Amino acid sequence: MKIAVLPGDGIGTEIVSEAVKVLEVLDLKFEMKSALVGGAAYEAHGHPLPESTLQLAKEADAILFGAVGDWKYDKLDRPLRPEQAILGLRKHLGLFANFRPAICYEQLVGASSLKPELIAGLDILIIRELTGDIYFGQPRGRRTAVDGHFPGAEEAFDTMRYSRPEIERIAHVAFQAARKRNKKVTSVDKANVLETFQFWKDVVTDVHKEYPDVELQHMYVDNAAMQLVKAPKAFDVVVTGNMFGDILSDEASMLTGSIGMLPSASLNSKGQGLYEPSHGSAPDIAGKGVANPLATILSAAMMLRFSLNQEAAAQRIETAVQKVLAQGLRTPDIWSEGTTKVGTAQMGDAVVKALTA
Ligand SMILES: NC(=O)C1=CN([C@@H]2O[C@H](COP(=O)(O)OP(=O)(O)OC[C@H]3O[C@@H](n4cnc5c(N)ncnc54)[C@H](O)[C@@H]3O)[C@@H](O)[C@H]2O)C=CC1
Ligand SMILES: CC(C)CC(=O)C(=O)O
Ligand SMILES: [Mg+2]
Repeated sequence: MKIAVLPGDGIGTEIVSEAVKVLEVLDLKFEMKSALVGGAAYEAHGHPLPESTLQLAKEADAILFGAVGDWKYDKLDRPLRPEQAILGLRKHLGLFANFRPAICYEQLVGASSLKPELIAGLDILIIRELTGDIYFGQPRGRRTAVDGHFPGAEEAFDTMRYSRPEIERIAHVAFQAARKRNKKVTSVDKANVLETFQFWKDVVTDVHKEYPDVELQHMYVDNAAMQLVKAPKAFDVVVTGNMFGDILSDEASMLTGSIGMLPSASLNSKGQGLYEPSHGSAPDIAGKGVANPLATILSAAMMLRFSLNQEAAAQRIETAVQKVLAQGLRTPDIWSEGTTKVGTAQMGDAVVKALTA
């Protein structure tokens, strides 16, 4: 089994090291090969997703990814910006189905900014379409406006679009996931304003006819953002487009205590997957050894489950994470009175110890 390890930038290198430590101790005979990606690859090779890195990813059974990006690259031409690496990997590998499970571990109920009773026992799954929508739609660019409120002014534009097959396949993924859970799908759209999302709603409704045992609810994205903090446990599976899913999953991360707790799996139709925390490269804390590695370690567990057929090992990691939390160990983002503050490497070491104890 081949794993491509792409740490990236900022805290990406720190958190991926901890996940690799955890994978190594399982002794499962993986072949792990690392490559540069994002700003690190731009510095070394002049491109955020060099051909050699893309090739390594394509040939792997699974990819363990950290994060890319740094403010210092924000002035580069867009195709050279670090974020293009993760967008490119998603596009080139066809990773259209992004699973972002938001689970509030009982030990972290007090770490969330929400009242304990709202989040205790929370287990929801956000399924975000990952290769379409306004993030990939063409045309896009800058031009001189010929109409609108200010004809003749400089303007920028992007294109929001979804085709029927793109919506159908992510809707199938969501209904099938719901069948294995509490059989409820909330499809989040903005059909009251955007034609793209009226179409999304229509297609999801069509696909639902094949899943009469699953309840389907439609919700506008603004209301969904509000309901997520009002009554998060009312959700089971949430399915939505690329941009709304990006925003709502960061919001949902706070229901788990921290964005440092939200893992993700991005899958294509061949079962190949890229596994990364839902957060970014966190330049504000990079290099300080304080980033929470648990979202990345839990993403490695998802990798074992979804791409490497190692369910038992995935569960061992998830149990080890819970053990470490039960021991009271916390990185600063999830620290609360009465618990022990630890750094990134100490947290990784504690997971390794819990696995081998
Ligand atoms: N998949 C990827 O590679 C992603 C990359 N980015 C990039 O990351 C850079 C920073 O973006 P931001 O908007 O600041 O988002 P971010 O997710 O990197 O950070 C947001 C906040 O959460 C904190 N945080 C994130 N991960 C944490 C962890 N594991 N432990 C403790 N605290 C954590 C950060 O310190 C920061 O205060 C940008 O260049 C952005 O484009 C952002 C999201 C995803
Ligand atoms: C940096 C973006 C390309 C992606 C993002 O924010 C995400 O995947 O959550
Ligand atoms: Mg995001």
